[in-house]
Amino acid sequence: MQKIVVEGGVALQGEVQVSGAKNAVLPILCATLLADGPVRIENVPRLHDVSTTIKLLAEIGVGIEFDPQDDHALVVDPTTVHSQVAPYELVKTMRASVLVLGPLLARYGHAEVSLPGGCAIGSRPVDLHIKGLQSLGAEVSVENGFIKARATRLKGARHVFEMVSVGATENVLMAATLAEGTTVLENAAMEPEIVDLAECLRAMGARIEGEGTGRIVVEGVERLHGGSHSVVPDRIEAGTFLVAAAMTGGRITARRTRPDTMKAVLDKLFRAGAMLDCGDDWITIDMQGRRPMAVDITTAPHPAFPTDMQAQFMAMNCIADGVGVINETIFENRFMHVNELLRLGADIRIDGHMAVVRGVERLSGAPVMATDLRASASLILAGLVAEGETTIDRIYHLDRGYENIEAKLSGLGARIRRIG
Ligand SMILES: CC(=O)N[C@H]1[C@@H](OP(=O)(O)OP(=O)(O)OC[C@H]2O[C@@H](n3ccc(=O)[nH]c3=O)[C@H](O)[C@@H]2O)O[C@H](CO)[C@@H](O)[C@@H]1O
Ligand SMILES: C=C(OP(=O)(O)O)C(=O)O
Repeated sequence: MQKIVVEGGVALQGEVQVSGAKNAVLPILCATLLADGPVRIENVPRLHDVSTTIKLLAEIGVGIEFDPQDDHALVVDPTTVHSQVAPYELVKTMRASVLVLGPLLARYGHAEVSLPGGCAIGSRPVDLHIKGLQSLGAEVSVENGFIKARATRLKGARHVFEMVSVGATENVLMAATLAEGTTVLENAAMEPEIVDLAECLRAMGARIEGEGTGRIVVEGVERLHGGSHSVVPDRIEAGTFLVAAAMTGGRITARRTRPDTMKAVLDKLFRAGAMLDCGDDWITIDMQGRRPMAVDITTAPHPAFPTDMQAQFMAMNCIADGVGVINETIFENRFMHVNELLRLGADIRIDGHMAVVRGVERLSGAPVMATDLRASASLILAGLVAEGETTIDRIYHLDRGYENIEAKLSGLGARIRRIG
């Protein structure tokens, strides 16, 4: 099995290109199922989760391949779909697979999608997805581990989400584009990835307003056509590189990024003592000669601090000056990185969904094990400042969501390599 080996102690310098967002491209690929012509998706990150989605779509009959002229562009032909069933083998490895439910139901009148189950970071229920589709008139049952949904044609309706859910907003938004009449989604998620999905759907002919606010209005149309869309830059990948620079006392510029989607993260980096300079699509962070100050973090839906950056900020607090309190409000079990950070010499105490991190002067390298995607990123970050060598096992988690992270960090001067 492959591992990543990091030798700590280099202050990162230089420029890094940010890839398209994993959490935008996955729903967008599912959305192509709604179209009755070819869709071109650009700025596609080369990730394991993208390969899994391609496999899932191909299995149900979608023609999908990378453009031979552009290895970050996918050409998708959804007109050859012959199955509306998403099997357990693919859904279990990637919870985003549940996002084919709304599009298949809206386009074909029925769909069967395996229940995703939980994962290392916590239980991942889908009741809010189901209730939203039921509001649009779908009959939904859960049998033999599958969500089975049916509707001759979905009907627009007002639906209030009981709590903010990114996935449920995406599933119901996609379904509503082909429903008869107007759908109003209240208490909708406001994440930049939802805005990106809405932009892609609009390029396919959907009529949507209000994305990026808590109230999204969709006028259903008879059909969606082909189109093209470029995926929004990954704010979590960009944030991970910025934290790497902050922790190592470096100075880097992240290019092809969108600072306007990262306000909560940039604000915390500023409070940690970073000097930041931003243009429309770049961010420079300068932390040369300084140690970060500890910051308190509470994760919550956008525009608050993203849960997907929690582990990385925990790593930063491990070596920061002072005590930082981290409050994880989205997932009940998203502290799996703590025990591994402790192995590197961190001082962290967990109390329910809170973690109290006392900054230490130095971490020391050790073998550690990645348990989930962002946990893996936090261990690389800790390895970048630890004395000696840190070897990170189970990095397949990392490959789900970071395109070639070791090459990008090497480009910034880090001593990092993949072995095995
Ligand atoms: C609001 C939020 O920060 N969502 C994060 C969540 O999105 P993801 O779409 O996976 O999860 P949701 O946004 O749906 O989950 C938010 C909360 O709602 C609960 N829930 C969700 C669906 C449902 O049907 N029933 C239910 O109770 C979840 O258990 C969770 O506590 O994980 C992704 C991967 O880490 C992140 O990119 C998203 O930012
Ligand atoms: C946990 C994540 O993804 P997923 O919802 O696909 O598990 C993530 O992006 O941090």
